[in-house]
Amino acid sequence: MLGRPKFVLASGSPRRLSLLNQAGIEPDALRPADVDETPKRGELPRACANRLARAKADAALKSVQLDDELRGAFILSADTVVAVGRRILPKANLVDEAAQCLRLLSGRNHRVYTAITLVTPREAFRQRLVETRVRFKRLSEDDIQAYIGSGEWRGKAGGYAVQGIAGSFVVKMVGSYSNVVGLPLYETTTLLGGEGFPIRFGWLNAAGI
Ligand SMILES: Cc1cn([C@H]2C[C@H](O)[C@@H](COP(=O)(O)OP(=O)(O)OP(=O)(O)O)O2)c(=O)[nH]c1=O
Repeated sequence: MLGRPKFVLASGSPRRLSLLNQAGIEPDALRPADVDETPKRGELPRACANRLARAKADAALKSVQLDDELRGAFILSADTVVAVGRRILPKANLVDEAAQCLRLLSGRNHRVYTAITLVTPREAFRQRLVETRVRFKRLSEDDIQAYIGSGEWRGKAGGYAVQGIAGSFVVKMVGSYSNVVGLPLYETTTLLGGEGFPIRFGWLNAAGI
């Protein structure tokens, strides 16, 4: 890809990388940011996602500025937050956290917000916040325990991963699916394209889909 500007994904999430690849973008480097993701007291879901995506981009920019190979790269970060009303659900790392999330989500609507931050080669910051509404079926205690056993909830916002078993919990989804998995592809490619990053789909379908 001669002449293409450099691209850095400020994320350690394999889902984000694979979504990006799905849109035809292969990052030149990964710069996961180690930021404290605890919501502030009383912080609303949108504000939290925006703040954390921005913090991840800030951290990645600092590392890119020190790297001769990557200076002037496009940098993309994202943060996904699952919320019921104003309440932000944790990124589940413990069984109890995940079970509590699933009990809360059972038979109800919730919202998934992903904020993306793009740093342009001129170091301008661009941000988008995308919202998807999701309704889960009623989950029995057996459903919840079986799901906990799968381990798929580990490290996921809201204690579930829609791209796996939990896909069958979804009664209704309004908005972007890729947004729920962690990177809204329409908004990401539109933002990048608008800032002059070449989005090309020509080489896709190498996987024979
Ligand atoms: C709701 C939901 C979240 N997730 C994931 C996406 C994110 O990886 C994670 C939310 O945590 P994030 O803090 O957004 O991302 P991360 O810490 O995994 O990665 P990084 O900060 O390095 O970019 O939850 C799914 O994979 N599927 C889902 O259905």
